[in-house]
Amino acid sequence: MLDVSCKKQVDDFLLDISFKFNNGILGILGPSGSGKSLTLQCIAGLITPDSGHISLNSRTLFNSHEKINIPTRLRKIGYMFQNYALFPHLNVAENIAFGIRHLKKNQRQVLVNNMLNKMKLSNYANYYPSQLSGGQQQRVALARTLITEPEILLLDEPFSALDSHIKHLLEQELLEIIKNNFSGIVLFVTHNIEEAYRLADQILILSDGKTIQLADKKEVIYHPTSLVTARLTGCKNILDVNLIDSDSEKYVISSGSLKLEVKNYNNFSSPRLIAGIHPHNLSISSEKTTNNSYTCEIIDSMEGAFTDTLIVKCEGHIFHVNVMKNQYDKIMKKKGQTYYLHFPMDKIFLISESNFRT
Ligand SMILES: Nc1ncnc2c1ncn2[C@@H]1O[C@H](COP(=O)(O)OP(=O)(O)OP(=O)(O)O)[C@@H](O)[C@H]1O
Repeated sequence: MLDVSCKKQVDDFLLDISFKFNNGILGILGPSGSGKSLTLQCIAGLITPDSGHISLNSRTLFNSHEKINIPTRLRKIGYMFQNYALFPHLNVAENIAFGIRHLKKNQRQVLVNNMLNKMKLSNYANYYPSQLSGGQQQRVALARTLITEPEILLLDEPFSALDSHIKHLLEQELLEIIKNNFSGIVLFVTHNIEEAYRLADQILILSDGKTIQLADKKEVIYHPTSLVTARLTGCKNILDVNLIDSDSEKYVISSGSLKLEVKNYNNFSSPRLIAGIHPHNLSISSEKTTNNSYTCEIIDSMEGAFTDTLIVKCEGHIFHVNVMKNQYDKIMKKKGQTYYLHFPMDKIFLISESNFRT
């Protein structure tokens, strides 16, 4: 278990984070400058928080009250930097051996050979980093980290140095390597919700130095607790609404003439809320199907590689709706026909007034 609660002022920026994570892969998602790298640096001991505590598997790494600050090299932490930070003058085997240079030569050799094997790098032992592809460099960096037997892996934007066309393949490769060779906690920083969703078990949202939400990845996307999370997870359809009725099963919300029923997941009492729904959860057809179906006008469209987006106007509001290619073609052929926009009540999420700004 990783338990972090600390503050660090860096010039004008205040990092003020607090979260606990049990096990598995945690994706740290946040806008540029939100404190993602600083968070990893505090955990690794590369910077010292002003106050608070950090513990890993019941070992205190930092505690300002008790004046404990374990040095980085004793924290049992594996840190993989954004650009891998391999030593250019050392070959692959020497790079991997770096973290275990205190061991005897024959012991080192056994461990390095074993790691070269696991990472499918045996044929590259004598190569220098400049002679390797981005994916191979990543494996060397990971091998150099794993050989020290860390209890936690900290990966700072592991894919940012790679070409986009191989990113996807390498994500799966990295995931497999980690799952087969490492049983501790993994924290990885990303800007990209798709990447976080593919790799992580849970997602931590950071904004302006603060922890906003930590939950299962589906929960973060479909039940964001703040506007920041809704936007970071790619939700385009966000409305200010009034809560006009509620019971234990559902809410009724309105925005102008648009009145929608929403499944009651939380227990809101505030009359002003934000409602959101992801574009892929909206649908369009020529029939009214539920109380949450309203006529709409197609005002624009955007073609994508696999799905298309319709921009529709409904009761004075603009919504983005994702549709499959074949439906898009049918709808565009009969654009003038009356269409209904459907809002599934269990897919609409609500955010309370106190979290509008965060
Ligand atoms: N050594 C430093 N000295 C001064 N300010 C710093 C330092 N390191 C980080 N900062 C500031 O702290 C804030 C958070 O930085 P951090 O690198 O953690 O953000 P990030 O979320 O990782 O951003 P990005 O996604 O762009 O890498 C930024 O405003 C940054 O300018």
